[in-house]
Amino acid sequence: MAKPRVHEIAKEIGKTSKELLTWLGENGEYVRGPSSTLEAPVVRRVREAFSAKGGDAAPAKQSKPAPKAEAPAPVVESHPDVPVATPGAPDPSAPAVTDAPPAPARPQAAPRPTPGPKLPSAAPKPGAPAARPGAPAAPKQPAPPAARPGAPKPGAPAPRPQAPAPGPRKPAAPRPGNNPFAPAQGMGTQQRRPRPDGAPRREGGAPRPGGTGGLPSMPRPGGTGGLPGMPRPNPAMMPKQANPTLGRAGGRGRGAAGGPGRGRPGAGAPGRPGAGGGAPAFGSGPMGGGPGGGGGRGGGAGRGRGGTQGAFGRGGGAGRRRKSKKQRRQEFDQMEAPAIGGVRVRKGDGQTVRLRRGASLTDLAEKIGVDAASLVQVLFHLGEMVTATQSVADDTLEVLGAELDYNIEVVSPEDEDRELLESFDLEFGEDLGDEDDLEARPPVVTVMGHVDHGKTRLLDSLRHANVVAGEAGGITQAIGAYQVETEVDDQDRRITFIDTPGHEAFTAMRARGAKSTDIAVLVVAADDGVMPQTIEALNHAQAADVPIVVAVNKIDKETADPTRVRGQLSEFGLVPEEYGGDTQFVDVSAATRQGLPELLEAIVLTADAALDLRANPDMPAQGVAIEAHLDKGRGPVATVLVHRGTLRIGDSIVAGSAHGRVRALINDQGENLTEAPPSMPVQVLGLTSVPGAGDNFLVVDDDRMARQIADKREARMRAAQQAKSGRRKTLDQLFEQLEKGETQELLLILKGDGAGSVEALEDALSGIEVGEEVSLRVIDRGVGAITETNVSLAAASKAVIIGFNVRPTPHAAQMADRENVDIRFYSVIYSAIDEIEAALKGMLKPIYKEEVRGQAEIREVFRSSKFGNIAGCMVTDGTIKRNAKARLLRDGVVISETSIASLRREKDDATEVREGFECGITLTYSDIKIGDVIETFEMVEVERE
Ligand SMILES: Nc1nc2c(ncn2[C@@H]2O[C@H](COP(=O)(O)OP(=O)(O)OP(=O)(O)O)[C@@H](O)[C@H]2O)c(=O)[nH]1
Repeated sequence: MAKPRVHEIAKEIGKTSKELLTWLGENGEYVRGPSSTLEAPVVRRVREAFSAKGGDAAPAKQSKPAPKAEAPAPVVESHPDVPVATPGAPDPSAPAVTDAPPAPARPQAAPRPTPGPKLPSAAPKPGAPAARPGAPAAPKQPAPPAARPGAPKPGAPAPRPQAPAPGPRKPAAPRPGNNPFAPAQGMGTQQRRPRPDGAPRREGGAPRPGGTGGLPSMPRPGGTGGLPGMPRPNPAMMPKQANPTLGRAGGRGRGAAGGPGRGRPGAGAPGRPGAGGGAPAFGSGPMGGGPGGGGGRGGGAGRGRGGTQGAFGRGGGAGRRRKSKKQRRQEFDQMEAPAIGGVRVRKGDGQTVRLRRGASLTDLAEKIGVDAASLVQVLFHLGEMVTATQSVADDTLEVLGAELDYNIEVVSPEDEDRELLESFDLEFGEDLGDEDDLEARPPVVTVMGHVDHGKTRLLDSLRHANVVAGEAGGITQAIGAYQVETEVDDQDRRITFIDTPGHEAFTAMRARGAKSTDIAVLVVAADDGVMPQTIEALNHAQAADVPIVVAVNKIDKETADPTRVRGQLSEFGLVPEEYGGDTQFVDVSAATRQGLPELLEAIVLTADAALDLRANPDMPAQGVAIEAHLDKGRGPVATVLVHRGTLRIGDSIVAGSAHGRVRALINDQGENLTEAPPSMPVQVLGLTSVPGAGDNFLVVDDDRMARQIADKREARMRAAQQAKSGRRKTLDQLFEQLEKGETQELLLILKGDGAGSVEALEDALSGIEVGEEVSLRVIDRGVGAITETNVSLAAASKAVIIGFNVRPTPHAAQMADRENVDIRFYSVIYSAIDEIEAALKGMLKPIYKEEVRGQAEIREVFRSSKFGNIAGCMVTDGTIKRNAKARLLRDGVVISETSIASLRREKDDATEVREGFECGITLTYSDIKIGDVIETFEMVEVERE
């Protein structure tokens, strides 16, 4: 997905970003900065130019004509059904910017393999709306393998005149440039207008010349396209469809009437052609008078010219106003537009449309120049109900895009952020300056390992402080960071430790911890050996490509077996140096402090051997917030780790969506500092709000810029959050739920003492699985005391507030009492998870199971004018009770579900009759026969696991 950036290409060709930027400038390419992306053709030119100058990249260039092809690969993988990159195309990014035809190898472009992920019943194959919910199963389409359903590109080898160059394509002029967001550059809509080959758009009787529909003789699997030889109905002339089903029926009717291979196979069930009221009319030559309009439009003659009255289907009576050019254009576009589920939306041509995560249908509509309401309808037909302004999930956007033949590219938050910063001429993640500006910095180390293997104690021993005693429930609740000094080879060396908590609820945080880390220390208790979270931690570190030093802890214990730990870890690829591997294992005891100097030395040596740890201290500081919380007296406090540059008091800073000016810097010893150099963890005071754990921070020119960036990020986060948490229901789900009765949802508001713990709690809660009937949704979260705002939101939405190590303000507590809002307090994450899980289970509807209570055989049937038919029975099994639910069985077949209306023993009424006794029974069902069996049963509630 990612296009290569200037600095990446610069690196590849062995130039500095600056040099490459200059070259690009000289060669007419406007590129903003080192982080800007480059389009494939530009990359190619760069490579060609620099390899020609004697670069050693030449062979690589030969073997990789489309270097960017690597980048989109993951996207194709993760969304196998979305035609992000047209298979077989030489440069997958190209469709966005060129009209170049597909490479001749196109036929191999197989149909997209699997249905869309989210819309199982919703015609997952874009362009195949036949498989709509409720539609009868469609017979297999006689689609040729080369034609991708609904996405005509692969099957359209001919129409464009440009030679299908086997090599990389040149973009059609004008070059769209490198900023895909620039509206003028037409990423989204540029191909809407006339076809580049000047080919006429499809007209009434003209067969579609390939175009987007494949060969004229080829059945169009999508079915929504036009039919060769078939005029396209003017939507204005179509009868207004009262409901979508009718609309679809119309489509089917046409499909049925239109001859083989057209329309949605299967959907046009033979029994339904009548439903397609327009079929005969539409099939009868060029635009016969439609039911809704007056004159038709003949096969394209005079199209739009002069605005002739009646040209667009209206009778053109006296006094009718002339249509504006725009109106006519729209109507013409509409005529081009195939119907999807009765809705006419003009399809794309495989263009790439970039949308930010959490975009709405209105955003998409704007980009592709259609009406948002029609997109709402199309999505409805695909089985999802979304309003025009609601944020839409990525996969839904992609499926919708594929349906309309657009390649929707959802821009990742990282890319989006990069672009946001670029718009302020900022760049995050790169050292400024040259080699000479770089200075050595201490390694940043994350301590990882299984619960209770001694991470906290080890860090504690290393920094002579006692953190362990203060922890609630014995688990580290948040990331802290410390610096430790040691001497290696007579040199003073510093090491920065990030303390990552051990419980699996913190996996997300820990994964993030590993990312901002140079080295991972894997703590394994020698008496316990390798445990599941040891492996998990190992995987995180390895995935982040971080060298590992193993601390075999608790060797003071009698049961300690450090050799076993070495053996176990060797199986996971961590082979100790003493066994010929390259991992340093150090035996330590956090309790007796044995082996700690050796551990520090091993860390330093590993850093020296494996890493080039340098940063430019003379630039505006950048780094990551590793923990943040709201302090009563001091306001938001963020612990940040400076990656590069030097953070100083007075700096304007933006951290995630928080901003402010650095008021104070406090180190891990509680000392006030005036500045913090690279690799130094430091608490920052002066932010206006609490950033999230893992948010990046950077120093910017002034407060205004900081606020603007923060505001934009905030807005973006809100949109993304909405898209993530907004649970849209598919039609199927809705029907299921209607059948079941209302669904249950537990709404929560999370408040905690730190961003990290709130996040961890939310992650853990979202992992609770109780089944489909009940769900859990966090509607708000935040750091700090529970406020009246939280309570009023909870009251309004009937949510429960979870306070994690926080309490409500007195006013909030009173209000909660008044409003009957449930607030629950926890200080240990397990209890929160357990209780909420129990609450969710409590919300589940009871499950009932049928239990048979008794059986009686009818031996005689007495007819009574008063009681109706009375069954003279023998109870053959269990007990028969009055009023019990019963069923009447005849030859083992259930004749009726009924109940015992009356039960008599001898002449007396009985409440129950046991096995082996005779009785008289009347049922609420009277057609009984000798030999029938009456079986009684009860519905018993089953306890859930
Ligand atoms: N005997 C002995 N006990 C140790 C040693 N290191 C840690 N412990 C004990 O092991 C227990 C767990 O230690 P912690 O440091 O809390 O473990 P942790 O891995 O940080 O645990 P979480 O924070 O729950 O993930 C505590 O009771 C420690 O006192 C050691 O070297 N020797």
